[in-house]
Amino acid sequence: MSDRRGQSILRLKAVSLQASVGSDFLLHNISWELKQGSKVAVVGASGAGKTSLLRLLNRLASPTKGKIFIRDLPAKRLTTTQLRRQIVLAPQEPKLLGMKVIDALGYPLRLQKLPESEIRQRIETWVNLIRIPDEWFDKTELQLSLGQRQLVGIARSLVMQPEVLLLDEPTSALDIGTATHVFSVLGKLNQSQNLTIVMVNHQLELLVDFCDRILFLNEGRLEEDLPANDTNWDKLRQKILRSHSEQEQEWS
Ligand SMILES: Nc1ncnc2c1ncn2[C@@H]1O[C@H](COP(=O)(O)OP(=O)(O)OP(=O)(O)O)[C@@H](O)[C@H]1O
Repeated sequence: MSDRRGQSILRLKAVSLQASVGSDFLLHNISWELKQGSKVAVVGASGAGKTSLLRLLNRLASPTKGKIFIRDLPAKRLTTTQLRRQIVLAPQEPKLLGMKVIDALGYPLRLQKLPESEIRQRIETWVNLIRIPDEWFDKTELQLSLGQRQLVGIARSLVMQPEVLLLDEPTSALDIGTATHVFSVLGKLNQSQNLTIVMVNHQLELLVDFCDRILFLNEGRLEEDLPANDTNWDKLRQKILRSHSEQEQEWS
């Protein structure tokens, strides 16, 4: 995690995304710059395109139109493996791919062929910081609750020591105490390691003291990109509610 706080790390230029050729656009003409060391919250009603945006940033999807740059270089110049070492996604419902927790935590590092001693040391560090109990190590996905899997998913992402961490509703199934601890660890990493964070979250009350920038998506469009200090949280909540009810009317 390098020290280039404030510099552009990711940039979207007029990016649109279709799920498949001829289908509706999920994202429309998004231009946006992510600065290194920032903590960005992506908010909006269900179906607004938040997960689709994270998928684009992690190359689980490719732009139908427009371009993505990583530090001013076209993202296409990086292989998917190179990109995903720097930009890591913690999904809302992490999959352990049939592995035990302890093996799943080391899996991305074994793909990188890191020495076993380093893998063990990194796992120990992050398991302690995120507070994953030893009793979970031998469990598989089916033996864990969604909240427990979310915690493992966050630890597995941090084990990779990314420059940009994308989190898709990472604490939606966690109790408030555990969620607050996760936010505190992420905040400290942002400060000490310059970790850049992009987080989709519906729990606005958790974001108020955490994020420094807010993106508001509405029906696939980036409607606001504001410093958190300038955000009127009540108005934002109302906007999300309004876009939710507009969608409901469209669907009925
Ligand atoms: N693979 C896909 N094929 C077709 N439509 C899709 C696909 N993935 C997502 N969509 C549609 O794209 C829109 C945006 O979905 P997305 O998951 O990005 O929304 P979201 O804002 O993350 O929603 P939520 O808050 O419910 O997780 C939705 O209308 C969804 O149905």
